[in-house]
Amino acid sequence: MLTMTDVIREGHPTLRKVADPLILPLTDDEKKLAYDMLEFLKNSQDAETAEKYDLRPGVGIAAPQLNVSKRMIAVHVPSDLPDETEPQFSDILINPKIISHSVKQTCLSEGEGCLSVDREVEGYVPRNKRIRIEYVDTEGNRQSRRLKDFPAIVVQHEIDHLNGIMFFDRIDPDNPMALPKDLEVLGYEED
Ligand SMILES: COc1ccccc1NC(=O)N[C@H](C(=O)N(CC(=O)NO)CC1CCCC1)C(C)(C)C
Ligand SMILES: [Zn+2]
Repeated sequence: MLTMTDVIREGHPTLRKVADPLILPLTDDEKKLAYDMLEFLKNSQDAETAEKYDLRPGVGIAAPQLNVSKRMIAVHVPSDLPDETEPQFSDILINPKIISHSVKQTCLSEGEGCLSVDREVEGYVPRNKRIRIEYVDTEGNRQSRRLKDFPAIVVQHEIDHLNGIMFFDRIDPDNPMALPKDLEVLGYEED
Protein backbone atom coordinates (compact mmCIF):
# COMPACT_ATOMS: atom_id res chain seq x y z
CA MET A 1 0.00 0.00 0.00
CA LEU A 2 1.10 3.58 -0.62
CA THR A 3 2.02 5.75 2.36
CA MET A 4 3.25 9.34 2.77
CA THR A 5 6.86 8.17 2.22
CA ASP A 6 5.92 7.41 -1.41
CA VAL A 7 4.76 11.02 -1.98
CA ILE A 8 7.48 13.29 -3.38
CA ARG A 9 7.67 16.79 -1.88
CA GLU A 10 8.02 20.37 -3.13
CA GLY A 11 11.46 20.81 -4.72
CA HIS A 12 11.45 17.41 -6.43
CA PRO A 13 11.83 18.13 -10.19
CA THR A 14 9.09 15.68 -11.23
CA LEU A 15 6.50 18.01 -9.66
CA ARG A 16 7.46 20.66 -12.23
CA LYS A 17 7.31 18.42 -15.32
CA VAL A 18 4.44 18.19 -17.81
CA ALA A 19 3.39 14.55 -17.50
CA ASP A 20 3.07 12.22 -20.50
CA PRO A 21 -0.27 10.94 -21.76
CA LEU A 22 -0.92 7.26 -21.07
CA ILE A 23 -1.27 4.87 -23.98
CA LEU A 24 -4.21 2.48 -23.73
CA PRO A 25 -4.59 -0.27 -22.77
CA LEU A 26 -2.79 0.40 -19.49
CA THR A 27 0.07 -1.89 -18.60
CA ASP A 28 -0.43 -4.01 -15.49
CA ASP A 29 1.95 -1.73 -13.59
CA GLU A 30 -0.02 1.38 -14.61
CA LYS A 31 -3.28 -0.29 -13.58
CA LYS A 32 -1.78 -1.30 -10.22
CA LEU A 33 -0.57 2.26 -9.61
CA ALA A 34 -4.05 3.58 -10.45
CA TYR A 35 -5.72 1.30 -7.93
CA ASP A 36 -3.01 1.98 -5.33
CA MET A 37 -3.65 5.72 -5.69
CA LEU A 38 -7.38 5.38 -5.10
CA GLU A 39 -6.80 2.96 -2.21
CA PHE A 40 -4.36 5.49 -0.67
CA LEU A 41 -7.13 8.10 -0.61
CA LYS A 42 -9.67 5.68 0.87
CA ASN A 43 -7.11 4.56 3.51
CA SER A 44 -6.33 8.17 4.34
CA GLN A 45 -10.02 8.77 5.05
CA ASP A 46 -10.35 5.73 7.33
CA ALA A 47 -9.59 6.98 10.85
CA GLU A 48 -7.90 3.79 12.04
CA THR A 49 -5.75 3.23 8.92
CA ALA A 50 -4.87 6.92 8.63
CA GLU A 51 -3.70 6.96 12.22
CA LYS A 52 -1.85 3.66 11.95
CA TYR A 53 0.11 4.77 8.87
CA ASP A 54 0.16 8.52 9.62
CA LEU A 55 -1.68 9.43 6.42
CA ARG A 56 -2.91 12.99 5.72
CA PRO A 57 -6.64 13.02 4.83
CA GLY A 58 -6.34 12.96 1.04
CA VAL A 59 -9.13 13.74 -1.43
CA GLY A 60 -7.03 13.60 -4.58
CA ILE A 61 -3.59 12.55 -5.79
CA ALA A 62 -1.75 12.71 -9.14
CA ALA A 63 0.76 10.14 -10.45
CA PRO A 64 3.60 12.74 -10.61
CA GLN A 65 3.32 12.99 -6.80
CA LEU A 66 4.48 9.37 -6.76
CA ASN A 67 7.32 10.27 -9.11
CA VAL A 68 5.49 8.79 -12.11
CA SER A 69 5.25 11.51 -14.78
CA LYS A 70 2.09 10.17 -16.42
CA ARG A 71 -1.35 11.79 -16.87
CA MET A 72 -3.31 9.84 -14.27
CA ILE A 73 -5.11 11.12 -11.16
CA ALA A 74 -7.27 9.56 -8.46
CA VAL A 75 -10.05 11.47 -6.72
CA HIS A 76 -12.11 10.42 -3.72
CA VAL A 77 -14.23 13.29 -2.42
CA PRO A 78 -16.46 12.39 0.54
CA SER A 79 -20.02 13.63 0.70
CA ASP A 80 -20.44 16.76 2.83
CA LEU A 81 -23.77 15.41 4.09
CA PRO A 82 -23.40 13.91 7.60
CA ASP A 83 -25.46 10.74 7.11
CA GLU A 84 -24.26 10.12 3.56
CA THR A 85 -21.61 7.40 3.16
CA GLU A 86 -21.37 7.52 -0.66
CA PRO A 87 -18.56 9.82 -1.88
CA GLN A 88 -19.51 12.91 -3.91
CA PHE A 89 -17.06 11.89 -6.63
CA SER A 90 -14.66 8.96 -6.70
CA ASP A 91 -12.74 7.69 -9.74
CA ILE A 92 -9.40 7.12 -11.44
CA LEU A 93 -9.03 9.57 -14.33
CA ILE A 94 -6.67 8.70 -17.19
CA ASN A 95 -5.62 11.54 -19.54
CA PRO A 96 -8.19 13.91 -18.00
CA LYS A 97 -9.03 17.08 -19.91
CA ILE A 98 -11.10 20.11 -18.95
CA ILE A 99 -13.36 20.51 -21.98
CA SER A 100 -15.16 23.66 -20.84
CA HIS A 101 -15.69 25.68 -17.69
CA SER A 102 -17.83 28.43 -16.18
CA VAL A 103 -16.80 32.06 -16.28
CA LYS A 104 -17.66 32.09 -12.59
CA GLN A 105 -14.70 31.32 -10.34
CA THR A 106 -14.58 29.95 -6.81
CA CYS A 107 -12.00 29.31 -4.11
CA LEU A 108 -11.82 27.63 -0.72
CA SER A 109 -12.28 30.11 2.12
CA GLU A 110 -9.37 28.48 3.95
CA GLY A 111 -7.06 28.36 0.92
CA GLU A 112 -5.45 25.14 -0.29
CA GLY A 113 -2.75 22.72 0.83
CA CYS A 114 -1.06 19.81 -0.92
CA LEU A 115 0.13 16.31 -0.06
CA SER A 116 3.47 17.33 -1.60
CA VAL A 117 3.77 20.60 0.36
CA ASP A 118 4.80 20.42 4.02
CA ARG A 119 4.04 24.04 4.86
CA GLU A 120 1.05 26.34 5.14
CA VAL A 121 0.68 28.75 2.23
CA GLU A 122 -1.75 31.63 2.82
CA GLY A 123 -3.99 32.95 0.13
CA TYR A 124 -6.96 32.27 -2.11
CA VAL A 125 -6.51 29.92 -5.07
CA PRO A 126 -9.01 31.03 -7.76
CA ARG A 127 -10.46 28.14 -9.74
CA ASN A 128 -13.37 27.59 -12.14
CA LYS A 129 -16.62 27.02 -10.24
CA ARG A 130 -17.96 24.52 -12.78
CA ILE A 131 -16.03 22.31 -15.22
CA ARG A 132 -16.85 19.70 -17.82
CA ILE A 133 -14.14 17.04 -17.98
CA GLU A 134 -13.45 14.10 -20.26
CA TYR A 135 -11.19 11.22 -19.30
CA VAL A 136 -10.70 7.50 -19.80
CA ASP A 137 -11.39 5.11 -16.93
CA THR A 138 -9.23 2.08 -16.05
CA GLU A 139 -11.41 -0.11 -18.33
CA GLY A 140 -10.58 2.14 -21.28
CA ASN A 141 -14.03 3.71 -21.49
CA ARG A 142 -14.28 7.45 -22.26
CA GLN A 143 -16.11 9.31 -19.50
CA SER A 144 -17.54 12.81 -19.43
CA ARG A 145 -18.53 14.53 -16.17
CA ARG A 146 -19.78 17.93 -15.10
CA LEU A 147 -18.44 18.95 -11.67
CA LYS A 148 -18.86 22.03 -9.51
CA ASP A 149 -17.53 23.46 -6.24
CA PHE A 150 -15.29 21.22 -4.12
CA PRO A 151 -15.12 18.19 -6.46
CA ALA A 152 -14.33 20.62 -9.30
CA ILE A 153 -11.61 22.28 -7.18
CA VAL A 154 -10.04 18.89 -6.39
CA VAL A 155 -9.95 17.81 -10.04
CA GLN A 156 -8.47 21.17 -11.12
CA HIS A 157 -5.82 20.90 -8.37
CA GLU A 158 -4.90 17.39 -9.58
CA ILE A 159 -4.87 18.25 -13.30
CA ASP A 160 -2.55 21.15 -12.41
CA HIS A 161 -0.10 18.55 -11.04
CA LEU A 162 -0.09 16.87 -14.49
CA ASN A 163 1.08 20.22 -15.92
CA GLY A 164 3.73 20.95 -13.28
CA ILE A 165 1.57 23.59 -11.58
CA MET A 166 1.43 23.87 -7.76
CA PHE A 167 -1.54 25.50 -6.01
CA PHE A 168 0.56 28.39 -4.71
CA ASP A 169 1.48 29.33 -8.31
CA ARG A 170 -2.11 30.57 -8.54
CA ILE A 171 -2.04 32.81 -5.44
CA ASP A 172 -1.62 36.52 -6.24
CA PRO A 173 1.81 37.31 -4.71
CA ASP A 174 0.99 41.03 -4.36
CA ASN A 175 -2.33 40.44 -2.65
CA PRO A 176 -2.84 36.77 -1.63
CA MET A 177 -6.28 37.50 -0.19
CA ALA A 178 -7.46 39.38 -3.27
CA LEU A 179 -10.82 38.16 -4.47
CA PRO A 180 -11.03 38.49 -8.27
CA LYS A 181 -14.44 39.74 -9.40
CA ASP A 182 -16.88 37.03 -10.45
CA LEU A 183 -15.49 34.78 -7.69
CA GLU A 184 -17.63 33.10 -5.05
CA VAL A 185 -15.79 31.98 -1.91
CA LEU A 186 -16.68 28.37 -1.04
CA GLY A 187 -17.22 27.51 2.58
CA TYR A 188 -19.23 30.53 3.62
CA GLU A 189 -22.86 30.06 2.60
CA GLU A 190 -24.09 33.15 0.85
CA ASP A 191 -27.11 34.28 2.85
C1 LIG B 1 -10.92 13.71 3.75
O1 LIG B 1 -10.25 14.94 3.61
C2 LIG B 1 -11.04 16.03 3.38
C3 LIG B 1 -12.42 16.10 3.61
C4 LIG B 1 -13.07 17.31 3.35
C5 LIG B 1 -12.39 18.41 2.89
C6 LIG B 1 -11.01 18.35 2.65
C7 LIG B 1 -10.34 17.15 2.89
N1 LIG B 1 -8.98 16.96 2.70
C8 LIG B 1 -8.13 17.76 1.98
O2 LIG B 1 -8.43 18.84 1.50
N2 LIG B 1 -6.92 17.21 1.86
C9 LIG B 1 -5.83 17.83 1.17
C10 LIG B 1 -5.62 17.04 -0.12
O3 LIG B 1 -5.74 15.83 -0.09
N3 LIG B 1 -5.32 17.72 -1.28
C11 LIG B 1 -5.05 16.90 -2.45
C12 LIG B 1 -3.63 17.07 -2.98
O4 LIG B 1 -2.74 17.58 -2.34
N4 LIG B 1 -3.48 16.61 -4.20
O5 LIG B 1 -2.32 16.75 -4.84
C13 LIG B 1 -5.28 19.17 -1.44
C14 LIG B 1 -6.70 19.74 -1.69
C15 LIG B 1 -6.62 21.27 -1.84
C16 LIG B 1 -7.77 21.64 -2.72
C17 LIG B 1 -8.17 20.42 -3.48
C18 LIG B 1 -7.37 19.27 -2.99
C19 LIG B 1 -4.60 17.84 2.09
C20 LIG B 1 -3.41 18.42 1.34
C21 LIG B 1 -4.93 18.70 3.29
C22 LIG B 1 -4.27 16.42 2.54
ZN1 LIG C 1 -1.50 18.62 -4.52
